Amino acid sequence: MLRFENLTIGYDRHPAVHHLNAHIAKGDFLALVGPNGAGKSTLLKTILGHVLPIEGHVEFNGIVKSDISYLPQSSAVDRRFPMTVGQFTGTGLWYENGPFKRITADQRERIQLALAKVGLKGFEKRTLNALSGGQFQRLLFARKLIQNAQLLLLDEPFSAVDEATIEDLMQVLIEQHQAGATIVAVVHNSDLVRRYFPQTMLLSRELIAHGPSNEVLSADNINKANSVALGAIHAEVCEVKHD
Ligand SMILES: Nc1ncnc2c1ncn2[C@@H]1O[C@H](COP(=O)(O)OP(=O)(O)OP(=O)(O)O)[C@@H](O)[C@H]1O
Repeated sequence: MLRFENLTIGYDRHPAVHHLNAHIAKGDFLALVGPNGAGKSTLLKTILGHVLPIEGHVEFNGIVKSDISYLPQSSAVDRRFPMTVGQFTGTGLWYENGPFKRITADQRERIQLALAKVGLKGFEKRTLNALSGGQFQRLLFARKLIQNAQLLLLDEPFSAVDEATIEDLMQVLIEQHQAGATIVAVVHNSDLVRRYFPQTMLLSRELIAHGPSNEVLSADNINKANSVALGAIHAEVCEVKHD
């Protein structure tokens, strides 16, 4: 589905991730793991085209950008926007409706269904600022659900939410996966990764390991990831070959 070919990514030529060669296959249920600053969010943003490679490229096989749905870190979403839960969920349909088309009865039903799936049935008329943190995260999931994307990219979807919310939202992801979606999620909790994610990609400014979660999350690999991160607080400007 996606192949990273000698991919170096970062900002102002300061690389966040060096020379990554790896692939994400259709049907993967993959945790993206690594210490703070490892380049996980940057990799998701590169897949989306928001950050351009310094070197190398991302190859797309059988999907286009509009097949991808992205859930940013929830701190990146402004909750003061004067909207109801129902309206906000409906904004997930922008790619079907464009800016002007009205929501159809069928789409309204999809919105209700998505809200019910994440445990927000009956919340349609509430405003965004009247939701708790966990309820808002459920809402962000509902907005993604109605998009029926082939590839779901989620950046720390479980930070700052309680156990019950994590369990509910994991079930939502599992259902999406069973329906054919490929899932890639940045997750910090390694117990959660071991419990739910069959595959892990461990990054620490370079690929440390990629494969079955239990093998990737070995003590050796985690120590290596942490020591690379510690040694890399002041990254050098990347040497890029020019023809
Ligand atoms: N907009 C930006 N401009 C410049 N540097 C950035 C920018 N965003 C991130 N970085 C830097 O790129 C590196 C990788 O950051 P990134 O956010 O991808 O890491 P991460 O693995 O997602 O970390 P965390 O777990 O803390 O969210 C860090 O050194 C960070 O400071």
